[in-house]
Amino acid sequence: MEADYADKRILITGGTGSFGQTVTEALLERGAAEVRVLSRDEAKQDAMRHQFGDSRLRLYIGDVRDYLSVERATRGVDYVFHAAALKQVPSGEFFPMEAVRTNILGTENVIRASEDHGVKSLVCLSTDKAVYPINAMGMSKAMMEKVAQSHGLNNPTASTIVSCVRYGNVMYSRGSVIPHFIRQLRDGNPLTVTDPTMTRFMMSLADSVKLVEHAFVNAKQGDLFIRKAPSCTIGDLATALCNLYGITPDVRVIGTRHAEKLSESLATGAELARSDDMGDYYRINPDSRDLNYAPYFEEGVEGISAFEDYDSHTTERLTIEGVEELLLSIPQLRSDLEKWTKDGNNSARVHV
Ligand SMILES: O=c1ccn([C@@H]2O[C@H](COP(=O)(O)OP(=O)(O)O[C@H]3O[C@H](CO)[C@@H](O)[C@H](O)[C@H]3O)[C@@H](O)[C@H]2O)c(=O)[nH]1
Repeated sequence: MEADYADKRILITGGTGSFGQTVTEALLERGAAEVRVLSRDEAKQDAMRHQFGDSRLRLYIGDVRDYLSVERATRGVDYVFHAAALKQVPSGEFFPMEAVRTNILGTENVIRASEDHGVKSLVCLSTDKAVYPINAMGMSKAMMEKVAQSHGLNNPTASTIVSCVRYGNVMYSRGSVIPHFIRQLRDGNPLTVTDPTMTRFMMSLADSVKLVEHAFVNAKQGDLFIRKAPSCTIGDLATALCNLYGITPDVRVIGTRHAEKLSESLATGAELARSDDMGDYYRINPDSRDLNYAPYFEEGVEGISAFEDYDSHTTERLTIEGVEELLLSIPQLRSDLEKWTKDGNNSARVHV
């Protein structure tokens, strides 16, 4: 089922990124009365204003850390997509309190403002790095999820439904490995592969937008949704890109980067034990025990250990051909490849 955005006002925090722009386009197309973007960067907002040229797009300068700016942007809004975040793993290691301020306290502000202004539904964007986190960015996102879930636990009569969605790697998103490898290929530089056996869940931007929509349509208080996704090794991802661009570059194995894992988990076994299988999605229901400590000490929950983690090492693994097919489904990558072929690089493979 599709969400009904017609005549609705929607706020996207952090809306100038790849995700925000894709969602904005979809919302405007589907008749939203107003799409508000709350973000810090005037230049990116200005670029977006020119790109869309639609008076229903309203750009709010502000920061989720500042309650007043969030509060102003939330007035009269029906739905909120909360995408604003500090997402870079390395910077989080050096400035963890910055991740705390934006990802945790900022989320608290967004929830409070949404509740104060009668927002119907708020979806907070999280990441697989929040599961068994080993870096500050993932830890702050894990705390963000807890803050989101505690909203319903602490306010049984809350008017705003607060839910979360967890992503794997969004393919071709700004600053991620796919555009980075493509740049290296086009520039004739060696490909820098951290560890060819490392695995990641691969998700297209279009699927990540569907995941948020699924949450809007289906969320109950405190739910967390994941979309089932295949994974691939980084070695296979590099090979697939080389095949598509028709290049055989030097490959430099540079080793695992600061605070990264060999695989990621989209959900723990314990979470899957309290989840509903919804076809392409899992709904992870919140832990509904109340503020009564006895169950934590005296009773466990049977059956939790029967579930395995949903991990990128053990989920459906794409073949190199499968990765190529998925890459070719990304419109920007396709048009980059077409341009590359037009420029005389005839061994590139646009049509498979
Ligand atoms: O030069 C490079 C850069 C990256 N990688 C590998 O490519 C994979 C993906 O890297 P990248 O695109 O930088 O993504 P992640 O570090 O996995 O993190 C991204 O994906 C997460 C979801 O897992 C989001 O939470 C983060 O914000 C987002 O940066 C990883 O295995 C890296 O080790 C390389 O092999 N060579």
